[in-house]
Amino acid sequence: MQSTVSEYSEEPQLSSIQIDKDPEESVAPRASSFEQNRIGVCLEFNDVHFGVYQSQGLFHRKTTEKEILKGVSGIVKPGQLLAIMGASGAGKSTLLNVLAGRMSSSGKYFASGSVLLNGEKREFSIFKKISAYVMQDDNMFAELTVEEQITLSCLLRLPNSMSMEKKKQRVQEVMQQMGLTHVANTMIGSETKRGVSGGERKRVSIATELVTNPSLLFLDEPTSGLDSFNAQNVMQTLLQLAKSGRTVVTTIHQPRSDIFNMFDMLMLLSEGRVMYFGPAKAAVDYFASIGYPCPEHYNPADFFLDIISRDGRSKEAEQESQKKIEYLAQCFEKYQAQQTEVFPDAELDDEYMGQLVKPSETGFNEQKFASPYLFEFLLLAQRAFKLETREKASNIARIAQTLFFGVFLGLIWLNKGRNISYHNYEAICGVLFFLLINQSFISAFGTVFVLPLERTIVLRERTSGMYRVSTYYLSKTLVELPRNLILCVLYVVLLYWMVGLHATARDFFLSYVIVFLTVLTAEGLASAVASSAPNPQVAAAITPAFIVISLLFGGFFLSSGQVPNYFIWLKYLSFIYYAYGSLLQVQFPHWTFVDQASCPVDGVCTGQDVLQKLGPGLPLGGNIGLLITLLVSFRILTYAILRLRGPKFDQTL
Ligand SMILES: Nc1ncnc2c1ncn2[C@@H]1O[C@H](COP(=O)(O)OP(=O)(O)OP(=O)(O)O)[C@@H](O)[C@H]1O
Repeated sequence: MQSTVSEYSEEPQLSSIQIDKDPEESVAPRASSFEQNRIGVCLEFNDVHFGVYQSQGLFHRKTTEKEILKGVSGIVKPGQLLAIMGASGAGKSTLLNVLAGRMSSSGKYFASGSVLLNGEKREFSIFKKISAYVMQDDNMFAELTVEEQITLSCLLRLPNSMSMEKKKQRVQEVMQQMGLTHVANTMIGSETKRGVSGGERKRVSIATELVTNPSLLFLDEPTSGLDSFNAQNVMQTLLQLAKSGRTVVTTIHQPRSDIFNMFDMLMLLSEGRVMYFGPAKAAVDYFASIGYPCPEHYNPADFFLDIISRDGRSKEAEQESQKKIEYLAQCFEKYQAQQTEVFPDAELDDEYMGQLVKPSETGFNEQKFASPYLFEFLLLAQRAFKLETREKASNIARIAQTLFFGVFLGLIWLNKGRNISYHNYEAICGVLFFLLINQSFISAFGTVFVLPLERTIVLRERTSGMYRVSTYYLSKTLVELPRNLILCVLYVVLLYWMVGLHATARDFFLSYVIVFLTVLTAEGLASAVASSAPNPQVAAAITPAFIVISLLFGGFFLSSGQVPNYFIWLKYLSFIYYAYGSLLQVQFPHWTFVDQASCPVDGVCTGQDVLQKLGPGLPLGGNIGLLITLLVSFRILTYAILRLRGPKFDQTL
């Protein structure tokens, strides 16, 4: 649509606007008794300003303020679906995050205005229980089935007082509500793993949040990445959820016309300013009244986006569109001042208003987590076990790698231990060193690539208040033990037997324990690094540095005397140093060299001589003790980082 600058200077003409209610839309599906036990929530936000502090300059010394939302107001009632629309960068997701109390996801911010629930400032302990947020990305484990995913959410989040039978009923009810019963036993899948369709995956995401029967549902771009059929399907579901008395707020980019027709309320944003807020059906008339009639047979959503978007194709076009946006914002301010007259309350959907209770009067159980510790731990351990056993490709790769390196290294040092002499004892030192580092590397890298991806899912689940970080990390750590235990057995047995290391039960067992502890410590180090890194790429880039430093100061490449004084502390922080020291002390003291008789007088002729030559180290118990200390420290550090980097709700508004 072409407009001239003179049009913008005209006074807005507000014509009287009629709201046609579609009788079909007010028919709500029948709700179960659990569903009926829900409070109606009216979400009101007034004059919301929100911005972020940005660091600039080479050393980020200069800080500037960027205002993203500039005085946004609106209201959405139970039974209504509010769609927030606008061009890319208009501030839709930011507004959604502000309304959902997740402002700190934008970093350092400033905010003003108010967000009210049923007329009062929200109490976050209650707000978290009555609201749910469905993220744009479907962060779920690809290897779980639809039913398993929803069941876990149900079991973890529904109150402990509810019977198991009722919880299982709720699973079936939610699956039915979301049209997922026919794919209950299908894997969720991901972009790389075949599973349910994109639309079904989005519905699983919604179902996961829906189990607690939230009154208020926030969704960020629920149709993004879906074909038009699936997008329509998902929106239809949201409409039904709203019609059963929920308050639904969703951002949406460019809906087709039949989706647009489902919206009750519409907010159009441009550069953080409101271009329109009110009943979606009244928007076309509103824009016609200020000089922007929507052409016949045109999708109103496309039309609105055309007129409210900044056109950056040329300087002139940008100035022109800027003026237009300014004009539209002014028109809306005037319109909003008269809104109570234009949209008398009686015209709005009041069907559920009778249920409205102030959140503070709901008597909600304010307990942070629904399930007791042990129950939560067992459920998470069960899930971790399923995930581990279903990761077939990575399990096969780990076993194959272990067997390959066991045989490969065994062939390199074949029978060296059976013929140990003063000529070749150094080869045994090499074997012992490789015994430690090969499995450690494999485990550490497995963790580095998996943990950051898993952390995104865990963060979403923790934001929904599903479980404590300690139950998650403890269950994961314990479930991973048997796999490491078995892989280490394979590897140590193969190498031990092929090389011919010191063949007593005590020495074999101790060597095995040391390798196992080293693998766990390497994994602990990798998980501490991976949990603090922003993504798998950064984690993969920095973890080798930590491992390589541990190797360098591990005692094989640099003997104690060769480590410069200023780097001594690195030696004491190297877990390999303690592990390698332990292995030397297990293997060498009782070894008799084959050619001891011909050994030069001042030569290294016995196992004890080897230990003496390598320098004074800690006793075996000390080495193992410090290795365990590092192992526990890395695990505690990971737990602390996961906890610190957990979900945050902002109580500002
Ligand atoms: N933490 C931040 N630091 C700097 N700028 C930010 C930050 N968060 C958001 N912005 C900016 O604020 C504006 C609005 O962002 P927002 O993500 O809300 O837009 P959107 O309408 O949801 O866009 P899209 O549809 O592309 O997701 C954008 O220009 C974005 O770059």
